[in-house]
Amino acid sequence: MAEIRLQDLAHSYSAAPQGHDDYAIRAMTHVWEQGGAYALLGPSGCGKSTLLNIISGLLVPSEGQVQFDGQVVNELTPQARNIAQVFQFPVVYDTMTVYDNLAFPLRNQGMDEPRIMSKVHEIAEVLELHPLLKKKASNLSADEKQKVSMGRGLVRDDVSAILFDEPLTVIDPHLKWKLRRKLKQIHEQFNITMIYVTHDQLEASTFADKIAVMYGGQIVQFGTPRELFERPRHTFVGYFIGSPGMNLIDVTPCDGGVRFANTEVPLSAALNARLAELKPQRLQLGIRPEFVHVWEGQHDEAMHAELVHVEDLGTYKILSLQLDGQPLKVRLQEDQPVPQRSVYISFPSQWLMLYADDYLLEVAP
Ligand SMILES: Nc1ncnc2c1ncn2[C@@H]1O[C@H](COP(=O)(O)OP(=O)(O)OP(=O)(O)O)[C@@H](O)[C@H]1O
Repeated sequence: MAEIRLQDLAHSYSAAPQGHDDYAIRAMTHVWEQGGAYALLGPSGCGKSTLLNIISGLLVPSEGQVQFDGQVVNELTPQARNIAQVFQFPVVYDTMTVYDNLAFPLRNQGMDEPRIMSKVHEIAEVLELHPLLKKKASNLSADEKQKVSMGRGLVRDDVSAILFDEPLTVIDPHLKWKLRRKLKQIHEQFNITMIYVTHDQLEASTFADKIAVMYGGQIVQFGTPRELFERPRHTFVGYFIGSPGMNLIDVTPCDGGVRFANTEVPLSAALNARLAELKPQRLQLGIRPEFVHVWEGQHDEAMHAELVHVEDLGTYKILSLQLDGQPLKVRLQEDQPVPQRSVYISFPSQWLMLYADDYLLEVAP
């Protein structure tokens, strides 16, 4: 097991990169601690697979270092790094039995057969592969094969880390949840560093203790699922996490706060002071639909909005509002009354975020 440090790492697939846009991974320094369960979450094309392949050794980064426990491993192969990688599509030896597939990485290490047998049975037990051990891999279903792929990564106890690249893509939806739980259980049992790549926020938050959100070749936030939800440090995190995503409203500074159209939103003195130091090109207010406060009637502190649409999703409702020409989503719990045409809302200050050029303006509480 190892701590994995990415030091001033960047990668361009182009031999002569000219600028930011030529980099699949933009300059970053990031540490994955030993034994952590991590997810790397982001949309298609943001650089997740590139970063994973750099960590595993399938790709040599064009700039910076990959360090395992302080040792630079840039030039080492995945085998030499002791990294196990599980891909979207299962990698199994079709002509071998499930037992031999699981035993293969251990035989490669020269382990003796009695120990191999005990390790294979241990992992077969965890992944519920026992009934299949004597079957030829070619006779397995896609999700059984993927379980064998995972088992081959998990069977070695000397691995520095296990990297999963969207491993549940081929798995039946009803089995996905079960396998995710299984992986989490395995992590708790074996305490191996695991990095799980996905573009699905639910998959990320059920598996990982900490999630790295990637956007445009950068990790824009690294935090617990709760931190990402409650304090998105980048507008992309606000938009990408949550259902629906965060409301983002373009605003301009005004006396004591910010404004859009004829609406002024007061800000704390600390935030106003911070804002005065900056000249951002773009300023946005962010508030999650869950955190917009809906008053039962007219109220002095409230802003008036028009109700446009109500979407009933069973356990909650999504209101679509127009607030001074600005579309706004509000999420209401099942037991909250649905307002009529006129809605009175406010933005509780602890949930109101201000973003300057997409990054959260942080002030001491
Ligand atoms: N072999 C390659 N040669 C040139 N450009 C590449 C290569 N592989 C990926 N890219 C580019 O690098 C960027 C990042 O791609 P990458 O596959 O790492 O993203 P991703 O987040 O894993 O996407 P997906 O979820 O679709 O797999 C994209 O712009 C992609 O087009």
